[in-house]
Amino acid sequence: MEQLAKDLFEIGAVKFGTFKLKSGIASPFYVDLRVAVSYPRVLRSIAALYLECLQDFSGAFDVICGVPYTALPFATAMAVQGDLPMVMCRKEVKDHGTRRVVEGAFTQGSRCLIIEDVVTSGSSILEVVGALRAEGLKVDHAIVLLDREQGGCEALLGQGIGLRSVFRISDLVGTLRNLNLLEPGKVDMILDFIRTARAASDVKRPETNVPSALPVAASSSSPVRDQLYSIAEKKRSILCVAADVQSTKELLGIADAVGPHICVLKLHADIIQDWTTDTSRRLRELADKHSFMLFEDRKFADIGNTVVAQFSAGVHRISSWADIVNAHAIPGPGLIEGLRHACAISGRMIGLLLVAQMSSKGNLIDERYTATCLRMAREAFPFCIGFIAQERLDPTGKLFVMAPGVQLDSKGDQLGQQYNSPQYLLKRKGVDFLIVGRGIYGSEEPAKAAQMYKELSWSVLHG
Ligand SMILES: O=c1ccn([C@@H]2O[C@H](COP(=O)(O)O)[C@@H](O)[C@H]2O)c(=O)[nH]1
Repeated sequence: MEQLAKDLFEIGAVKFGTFKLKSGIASPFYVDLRVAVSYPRVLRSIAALYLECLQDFSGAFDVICGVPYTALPFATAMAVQGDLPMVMCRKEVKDHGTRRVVEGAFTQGSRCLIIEDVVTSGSSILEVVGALRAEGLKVDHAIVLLDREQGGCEALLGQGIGLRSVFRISDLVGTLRNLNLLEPGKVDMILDFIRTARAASDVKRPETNVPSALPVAASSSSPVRDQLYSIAEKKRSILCVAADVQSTKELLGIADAVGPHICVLKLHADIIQDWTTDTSRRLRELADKHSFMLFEDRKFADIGNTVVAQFSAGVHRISSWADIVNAHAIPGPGLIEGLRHACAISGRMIGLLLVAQMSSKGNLIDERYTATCLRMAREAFPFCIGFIAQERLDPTGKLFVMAPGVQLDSKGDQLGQQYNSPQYLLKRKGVDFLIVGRGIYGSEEPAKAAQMYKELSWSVLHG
């Protein structure tokens, strides 16, 4: 990606200065990827990066379609490089001949993945989606080379189209700054422009009836649950560290230090003061390096339509990097449906935990509420894979429990947190995974503390 960022800059596909846009607004950057067709090496790299993104959609589409005109050669290069069937959507329909809108081989119900070069408002993609759907093709996903981050992603999401981008403009600008191709002063100005433009974009989503992107298959297994158990088994760790720190540097530092000892890293992205897309990118790199999963402890608790946006949009774009998220059951099944929908169109496998019990003193959850959570979670399996709770809830163990409120050296804090020991929670309460926060990141040597909690909890369970 770094090389392509450099190439795009060098061939003038991305320019920085002052440019008057169609809307009359002065933009500090200008993107015109048409020039890439004159550089075969760049064209090949573009196709390769699209194809990399495409791996997440394997089996989820039958044909690809480039949005005319700039993305047409990109889609063609992908089709050739990746051996993929393609269709073409006409911009203008001829008044003679076959008058076909969609050219190429497809059948009613063929699943089509859209390829676009740049997205701003998402309107060009939606035009093509409309034409394809009218011809009987199913369209749920699009991949774009560059997202200008001006509301297009959210607008598409509102129409049931999940957008995956190779670059966001802020990533591209960050990469060029790291390569010393952009001065820091200019970078700040560009990022400011992006933020303002994003805030000004009129993002509207349908109030109800978000169309289902993928069929909700009744399944007896969950890939996210399977992955978690496979990591736990391999690393002999049922430990989740709660990294409740407030800067990217501390977060990445803790993740790297405790990484070898954990199966999950839990975070609250909204307490990280300097969160950017770079934070999630680097966090994912560490998750891959040490083989652990990322759990965003967002505790969604609103109506479905709102949680779709909280999950997929905003600064944190949780659905683009988290493996596990959690939610309160209080708003009802619409919340779970919204998250499941947003997860499906993100093209990523994400598991949901319901907060069925809490560790804090005086919390309002009672047995009836917890029992309702169990029923809702069963109905939502395999998207819902378990609970945040203090004891085993599903006797079959299919829906597992991650228990917070774990520390050896303390019984609680001044604000109502209550701690139990790993022995008590694992042996007496039958929980499956332990969440330890201050007991690890607040210790002098987090890596050593993590290793100790990991070994202790594993030996409690396995003798
Ligand atoms: O009932 C709950 C639900 C979530 N938490 C979260 O777990 C960690 C615990 O941190 P400690 O430092 O070990 O107290 C924290 O992120 C909470 O938000 C919880 O404690 N109880």
